[in-house]
Amino acid sequence: MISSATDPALRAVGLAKTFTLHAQGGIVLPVFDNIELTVNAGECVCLVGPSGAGKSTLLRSLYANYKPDAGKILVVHRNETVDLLAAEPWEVVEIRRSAIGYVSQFLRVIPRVPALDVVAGPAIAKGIPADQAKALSKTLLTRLNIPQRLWPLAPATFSGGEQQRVNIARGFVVDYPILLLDEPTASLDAANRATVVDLITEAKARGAAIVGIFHDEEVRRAVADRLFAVGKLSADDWLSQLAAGKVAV
Ligand SMILES: Nc1ncnc2c1ncn2[C@@H]1O[C@H](COP(=O)(O)OP(=O)(O)OP(=O)(O)O)[C@@H](O)[C@H]1O
Repeated sequence: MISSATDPALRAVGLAKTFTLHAQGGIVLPVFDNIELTVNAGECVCLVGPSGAGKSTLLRSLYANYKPDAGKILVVHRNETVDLLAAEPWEVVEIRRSAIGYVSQFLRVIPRVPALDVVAGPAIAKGIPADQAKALSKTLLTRLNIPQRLWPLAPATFSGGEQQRVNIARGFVVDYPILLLDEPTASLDAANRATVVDLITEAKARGAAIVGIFHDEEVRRAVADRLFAVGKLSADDWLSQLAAGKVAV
């Protein structure tokens, strides 16, 4: 399907997801149903809802880490709108490489690979020359306060917050048209949270479509253009229950 300039960057249509617990008698756990989500270029949509509502499951589904039972995930890739759910596994890898960045809650540590290479990896995979990719990575690591002495070391021994900042740098090293962020600020201090807010604001300004989960209210307020409720509560009901201390994020 050829995309038009007005096509949204990301669209989930009729998305439904259940988990089948094979090790527990095949119990089927419904998570969400009939998700309709449209995200335009330059917009940041924050997923909200009580703990267990399915926010991370939706985000992982949008990255095709989880396979929904029904629906479509339409993304613009090389001027065409493609359905990520109908794509072959090799196409998913290719679409991700150029179109979708994903910052997970925790860094997947690769043994013996230095932090600088962990960050530069996605840029090199996308075809950016190695010296340029490394220069970009150094800038990001500096902005995220990872001391230079750690750059040649593998992040396995880094603190939780250091690993998360390496993860964030890796997610922002490519100017992805779509960015999926799963609690990127969860283990960060105020100064690094502010840097992440700046990175998100800059990504929006260059036209990235962002879907994020932010448990930090201040961060959410700073970056969200729109809230999208996952689960039974509407975004307004969730906000008022949150203010009344009746739900946990
Ligand atoms: N891999 C899995 N296998 C089985 N059930 C799962 C799996 N991942 C998530 N679930 C279940 O799906 C539901 C939604 O989980 P999810 O992590 O998406 O919620 P969430 O809204 O992101 O919660 P939180 O805010 O606490 O992180 C939960 O009931 C969880 O137990």
